[in-house]
Amino acid sequence: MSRVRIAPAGTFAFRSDKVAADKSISHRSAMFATLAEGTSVIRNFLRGEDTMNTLRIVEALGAEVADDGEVITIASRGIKEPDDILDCGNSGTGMRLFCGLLASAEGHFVLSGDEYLRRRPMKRVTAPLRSIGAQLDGRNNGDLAPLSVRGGSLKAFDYKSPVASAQVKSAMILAALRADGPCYFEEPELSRDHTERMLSGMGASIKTENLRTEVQPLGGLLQPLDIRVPADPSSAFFFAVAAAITPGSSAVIEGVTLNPTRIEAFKALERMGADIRYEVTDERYEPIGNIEVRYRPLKAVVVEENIAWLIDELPALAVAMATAEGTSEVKNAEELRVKESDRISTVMTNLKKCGIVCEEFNDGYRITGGALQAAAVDSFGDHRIAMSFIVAGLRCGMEVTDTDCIRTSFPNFFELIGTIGEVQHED
Ligand SMILES: O=C(O)C1=C[C@@H](OP(=O)(O)O)[C@@H](O)[C@H](O)C1
Ligand SMILES: C=C(OP(=O)(O)O)C(=O)O
Repeated sequence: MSRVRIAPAGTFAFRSDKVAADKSISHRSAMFATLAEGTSVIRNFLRGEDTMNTLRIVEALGAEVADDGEVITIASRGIKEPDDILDCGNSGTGMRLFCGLLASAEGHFVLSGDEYLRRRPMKRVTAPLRSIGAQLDGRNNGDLAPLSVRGGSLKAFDYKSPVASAQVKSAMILAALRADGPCYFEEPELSRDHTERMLSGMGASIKTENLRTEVQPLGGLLQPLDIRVPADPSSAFFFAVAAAITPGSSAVIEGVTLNPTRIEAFKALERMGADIRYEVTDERYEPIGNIEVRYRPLKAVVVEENIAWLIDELPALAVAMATAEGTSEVKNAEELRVKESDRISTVMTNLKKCGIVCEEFNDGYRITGGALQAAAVDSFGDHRIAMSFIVAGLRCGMEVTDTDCIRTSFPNFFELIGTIGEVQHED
């Protein structure tokens, strides 16, 4: 099993425009291209395992995909029935969004994935899709993959989602595009809004007011996408935390999406005392620019609002909390339990191994900052846990086991982290 050792790092000044491309936007680029008339052009597509699986699925569904290593072009040919199962790998985003996209397509589709994905709840999309006439099923009465989808005609809907999830919202918006009338989707808190921005940019009629999104069904096809995928703030955040916990250090991440629904973790780190600046340099579907983070001593913080805007960054933020002065708290984050691992439990297990006092709640945790100690920890097959504890290792040294999962979202992570600290691979 893949294992790495990280040595404590000295002061550093990190600057890069090579942080992994945004995973959410990459998935959506490939999928939405199938809804366009003509050829979509995608630059800086994330070459992580999750998004490459999505690209292969789009190809298996009949799209013509060309990839010269720099630019990916996707010409849609409508959706055809594939002759094999569609493998989403480790990706919840892939599986849930494809449910929405395929719910109205002609044919039979089977979506599956790895052992982690096959344990994650799918009823949050299969139940509302079934309620509008889609035929979806899976183990445990449609909750667990493999999922089977037989596309058909869909009824217009007004759905109130119990969970603030962009995956549920996106699946329902994709279904709405082919429904038999205007559709409404409401969520308890705004989740990331890439789907709304990108589909509107392609010509769809999607409006959001007060957490309520109205979608008009499409008469025909959309305009093709022309996009350069910005860097992923969730990946950038590992370098933000690295700088924030290493005295005298700084990190500048260039070309990252500054979409407000994605940068809340940086705001939390700012509230902890880190010096953070944002510079908008571009706008394409959403604001894009640079984030600069400079070390200042950190103090404790309570995180309980806009949880969907920083859910993926909470494991890395927990590492910052473990070095801060005082006791930090995270609340209303029960969604952490249904990610690639139960991230409440895996973060607590690993921080305790590092000598940190912490306490687990159903919906979050309390962490008392202290002296992080070197330890041998497991990733539990979860890329965000692996990268968070490698970053912790920059402070105190660390051994992290099962690190291959990092390839799902950040294939060049080791190359970049290696410019800050010494990482030894022991395969
Ligand atoms: O829509 C997306 O691209 C994502 C939405 C979030 O999941 P939920 O929709 O389950 O909150 C997030 O955790 C995931 O990494 C990506
Ligand atoms: C939860 C994540 O992704 P997904 O749901 O797509 O597996 C993540 O990347 O942290």
